Amino acid sequence: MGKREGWGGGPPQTPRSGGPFASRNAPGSEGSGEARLPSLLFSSCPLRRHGLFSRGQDCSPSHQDQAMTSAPEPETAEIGDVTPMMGQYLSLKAQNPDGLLFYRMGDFYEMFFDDAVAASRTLDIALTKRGKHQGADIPMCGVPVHSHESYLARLIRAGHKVVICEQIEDPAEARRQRGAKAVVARAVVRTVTPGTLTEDTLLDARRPNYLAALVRQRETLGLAWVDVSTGALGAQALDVATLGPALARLAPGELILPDTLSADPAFAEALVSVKPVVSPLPASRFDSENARKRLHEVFAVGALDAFGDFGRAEIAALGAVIDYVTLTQAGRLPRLSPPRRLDESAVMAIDPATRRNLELFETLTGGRKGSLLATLDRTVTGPGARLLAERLAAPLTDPEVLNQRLDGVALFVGATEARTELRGLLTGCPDIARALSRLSLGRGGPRDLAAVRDGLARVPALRLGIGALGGGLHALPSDVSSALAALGQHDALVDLLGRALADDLPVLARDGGFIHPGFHAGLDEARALRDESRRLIAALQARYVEETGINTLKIKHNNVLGYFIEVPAGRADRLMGARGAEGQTNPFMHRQTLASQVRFTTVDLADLEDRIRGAAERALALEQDLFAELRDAVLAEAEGIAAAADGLAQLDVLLALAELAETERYCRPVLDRSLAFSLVNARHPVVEAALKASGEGAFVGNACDLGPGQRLWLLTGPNMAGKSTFLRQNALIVLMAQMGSFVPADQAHLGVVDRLFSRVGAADDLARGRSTFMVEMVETAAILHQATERSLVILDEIGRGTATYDGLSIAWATVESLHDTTRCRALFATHYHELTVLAKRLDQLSCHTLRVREWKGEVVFLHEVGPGAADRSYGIHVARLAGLPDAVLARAEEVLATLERGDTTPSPARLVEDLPLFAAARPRSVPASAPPPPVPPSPVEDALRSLSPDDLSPREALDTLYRLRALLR
Ligand SMILES: Nc1ncnc2c1ncn2[C@@H]1O[C@H](COP(=O)(O)OP(=O)(O)OP(=O)(O)O)[C@@H](O)[C@H]1O
Repeated sequence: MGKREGWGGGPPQTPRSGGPFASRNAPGSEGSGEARLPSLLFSSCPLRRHGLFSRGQDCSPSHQDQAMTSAPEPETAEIGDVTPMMGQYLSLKAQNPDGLLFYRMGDFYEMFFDDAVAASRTLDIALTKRGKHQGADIPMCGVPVHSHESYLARLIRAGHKVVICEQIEDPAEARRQRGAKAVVARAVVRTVTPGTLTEDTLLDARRPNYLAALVRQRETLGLAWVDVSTGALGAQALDVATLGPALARLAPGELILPDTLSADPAFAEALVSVKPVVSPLPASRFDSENARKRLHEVFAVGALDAFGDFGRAEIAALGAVIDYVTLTQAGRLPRLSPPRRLDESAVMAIDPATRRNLELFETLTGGRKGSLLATLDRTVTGPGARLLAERLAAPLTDPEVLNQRLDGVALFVGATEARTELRGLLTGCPDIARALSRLSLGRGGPRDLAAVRDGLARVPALRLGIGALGGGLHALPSDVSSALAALGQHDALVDLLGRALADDLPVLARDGGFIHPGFHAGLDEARALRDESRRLIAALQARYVEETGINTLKIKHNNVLGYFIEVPAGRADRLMGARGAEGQTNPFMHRQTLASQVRFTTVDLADLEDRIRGAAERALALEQDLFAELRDAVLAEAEGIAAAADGLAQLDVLLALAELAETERYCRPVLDRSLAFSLVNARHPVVEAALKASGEGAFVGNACDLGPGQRLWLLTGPNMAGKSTFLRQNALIVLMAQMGSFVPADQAHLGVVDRLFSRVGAADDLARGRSTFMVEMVETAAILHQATERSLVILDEIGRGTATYDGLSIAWATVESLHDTTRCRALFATHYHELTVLAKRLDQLSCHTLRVREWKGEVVFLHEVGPGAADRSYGIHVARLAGLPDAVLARAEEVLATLERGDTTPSPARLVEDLPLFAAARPRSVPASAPPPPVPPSPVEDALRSLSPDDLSPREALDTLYRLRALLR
């Protein structure tokens, strides 16, 4: 493929430094024969804008299946007003209208027409015009094949799909068989979409990448997902209300769904967070009966019951993801694990807003650093990191399962030495699951075989290390023993791969050189012959130098001429006129004249070249066969290897959580089905880690008890005292406990939480046309509608985004509703100190405050939570810390003093008795933009104003001064 085939002349292309460049040929120029456009059906294809398709022709997605077959042979295509190659290009493009078509031409992937315009814009590469179609220039750009993955990554990240179209025959072979003007046969080998990636360069090693499908069957929704890079497959049934949390949990790279569903306004809200990754497809692709047949076929079973009790909607969704993968992988499927059914109630529901607000996977500013995951993650392998992320995304609700996980972590807490050793064994362990998936898709290379070898090779030592812990293998916690069992026995395969693979491995099997010398006698022989022939070339060169007397004579090689003899132009005459041995003709045959060199060949050189080529080709072919054998040996054990990959990931997670628990002094939580919520000396894991890292002092731990009698905590306290931190830490601790981790506290007893809601730190959502207050109200509404007695709700400063009395009223009513109707465990932080009087009436409401101390006019934040209510917010103090101008601060203090003295707020005690709220008090509210109310003059001011200094004698002035001092007292 190193050489481009079949295009006309033209000056050689000059590559732009280091980057891709537009190549010199449009598709019309490969071969010069004319062929008519194949009669494909097109409708709204971008190519139409270039006048390439006529009305009534269709390029709808239902034709995509055909795209996976090779384009029709140009010779057999209908004839029209386009060149054969253009016909081939347009045919392929018509069958794959939804992606940018990477059309392989020699060492480049070329793009044409609108694809070229879009790609050059995204990639910031040169857009050139080459060749004409129907009188107009054809826009074109290209990327080199050897470095195309980085361009692919950028296109995928920008939301494009890319259709890869390869040459599927040798150009020389094409010419030989069908004449000089033949068009090389090409076929689409794959469509690269965000949800179907397999290359390490395109994937995040530490996060899963799901393709999800959503289907509606009557009233039920089915959601299925597959990670093509590992073969993990799952499904669940749900309804519109739980769709948002389920999608937020998966965070799919791509979501396919019937076009009817994507256009249904009832789903708009639930789909909003995944909108950029949604791919609507024709509804016919989601048929449940076809899906059932497909699943039976793929898993070679007569019924799916063995895998779980899947409903019709789930089956349709599972069928749809498998169908889509087959389609994008040109008919191939990666190894897939049997589908796992997720029971909706088995995982804690966390809506997208809560995930965002709690900064679980990324901070509100979008970075990974500072997120909960980044703080907790001590895994040493990519698969371990992915499993940890999945556990955090889907905390469980079954205390039995969680206690098993915690037993597993507990085994390694305290066993510092053994843990360090085991983590050392796992460090650098290759990503077996992803390597296996690539191999099963026919996309793997020698390094993937080595990944399997090196990963599995660690198993015996791990087993030994864990067996040495505690009471031996039989006494291990069930999660550890099941992980060990999953590791399995792969000695024979490891041995085979160990003997077969060379030390330095190329990326592609195609390049050869990956089989260890001594592994295969035939290969060794072919290699020896190949290398020996190379020595013969050197000997031949030495002979010709001697025979001709030209010291500068060289035997060289290039892809066009093969081997040739090269001499400087000034010495070429000698070879032209050379005589052979007695009675023979001149052995040097002229091949090429360049400006300063002349090239020749000889019969001997041609013979030698044949031997070299023969040996090299034989060696390469043998290596390809051996690669296929080794790959088949791996795939024959695919299930066991996939299980081992899972086992390794599980051990990595358990060890990582133990490492975290021990180094950060976390405790094992007691988890049960009660409604307990009791934490002693609990900390915020992220803030604590940040304080530790910066050396800015220790985090102050706090207790929290939302057990019976004090289900709802009302938290007041000055600004900056730590209310939000306290609220969040309690939510994060629940999440950590229910993912199976120890928690940052000295003691923890938690009744499992079914849903977690947090309304903290919302920002406006301009994209959806919502103000900050609107976002706050939407989120609060969701909580009040959906929370159950088992839920945990944290609410921070509800109502602050509107006028004081509106805000206070909403906060008041929300507290009442959480207390009387929802009856969940909740933490409610507020600056409306008036709310604390509710404690008199609401028996489950308990008031707590964050303590501060005033010292020498300064406020010291103690960050301690204790019973009671705050009397002040110290807002002006915080404003001073923030650097507000002195004049503004002085004025603010003046206004505050007046407001406090003027008693503009109604008596809170009266409010409890006297609802509806504030009707009488409203007229006295102070509009934010109005001037402050007039301050009544003090007696000193009155006296000063009545003075006439010019009329006073020195003695009178002194007396007046004394009088004013007295007035002040
Ligand atoms: N328990 C604690 N120990 C040590 N530092 C803390 C603690 N809690 C909070 N802090 C520090 O105080 C800062 C302010 O905390 P936080 O934002 O929770 O205050 P707040 O009361 O919610 O403030 P506001 O009412 O102004 O929103 C945090 O950024 C953190 O650095």
